[in-house]
Amino acid sequence: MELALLLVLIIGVYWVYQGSLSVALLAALVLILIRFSEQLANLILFSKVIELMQVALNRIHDFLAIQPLAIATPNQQPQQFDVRFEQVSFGYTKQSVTLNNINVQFKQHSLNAIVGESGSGKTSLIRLLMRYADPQQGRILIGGVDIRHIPNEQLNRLFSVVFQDVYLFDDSILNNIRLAKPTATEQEVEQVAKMANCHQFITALAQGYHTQVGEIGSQLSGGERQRISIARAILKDAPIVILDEATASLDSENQLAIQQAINRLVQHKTVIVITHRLSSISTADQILVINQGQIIEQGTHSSLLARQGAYCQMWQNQQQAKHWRI
Ligand SMILES: Nc1ncnc2c1ncn2[C@@H]1O[C@H](COP(=O)(O)OP(=O)(O)OP(=O)(O)O)[C@@H](O)[C@H]1O
Repeated sequence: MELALLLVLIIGVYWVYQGSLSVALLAALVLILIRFSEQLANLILFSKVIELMQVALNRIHDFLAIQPLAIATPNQQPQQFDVRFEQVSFGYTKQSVTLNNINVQFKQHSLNAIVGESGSGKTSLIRLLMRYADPQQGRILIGGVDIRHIPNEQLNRLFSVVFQDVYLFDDSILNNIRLAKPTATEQEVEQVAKMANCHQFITALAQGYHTQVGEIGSQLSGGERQRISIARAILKDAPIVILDEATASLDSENQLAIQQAINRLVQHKTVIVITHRLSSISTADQILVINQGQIIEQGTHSSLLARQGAYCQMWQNQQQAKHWRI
């Protein structure tokens, strides 16, 4: 727009100089241009906004077009909470193989860990268990019931999940914890917050439990958000607990507080932990080592060390890394 104004001025002055345009007409032209330039610029800008909105809308359309996974009949509800993968193979596309012939059992009330290189398929395994997608082959059972027979709402109730990146809604701390059980009283929320080691920092805030956490919990630190998500998980009291790199990016003080909170969360639950820090899972009942979508080793910490295979190598690497100094 500014360039157009400059051009009109240059050409206009030239024409005035030549005598083919009057000064008054040039002044009127420039005035009109200035008067409408802002509106025109806004219009151009707005068309860009519409383009962006179109991209977002297309994504929403794509999302809404996804068909919900069918619930097989008869509907069933598990009474036990052990988990079994039977010959499960899965790829995100027809060509890719993300998980290949997975056979494993996670016993009820046991602590299980999944380790392996980045991209080996650990998170995908968990996603299948929570039925974000169905495997192309094989089946997954909870308490002997194929998860395809469990209605979504009931299936969701079976899991408490703590991720490394915690999502909090732009609402009060109280409501963020209460999401797990909308009928919970303030006393119940306070009780689980104490168990998750977050009561102290919450009550230190001016508004206490009614503090608004801001968009995506931006008013709180990573460790504080994590503990709130653990409080939420404790309140949910689901029989299967999934921890996906829950303590990975925290300082040692926060790690201790979170470890204590996690210890309270996992009591009497079937627990599945995904981690890169092997020292945190040395007491696990079962450790799976996954490589390129396959279970390559399986056992307890001591049995895997004795095997002198991939797990032993990973363990030795991490022990050496402990002594690194910069
Ligand atoms: N939504 C997706 N669509 C397509 N491919 C995906 C998707 N999510 C993961 N993948 C691919 O599947 C493979 C396994 O990914 P997954 O996240 O399960 O690995 P991971 O072992 O959990 O890795 P990390 O330790 O880095 O979290 C990777 O090659 C990844 O690129």
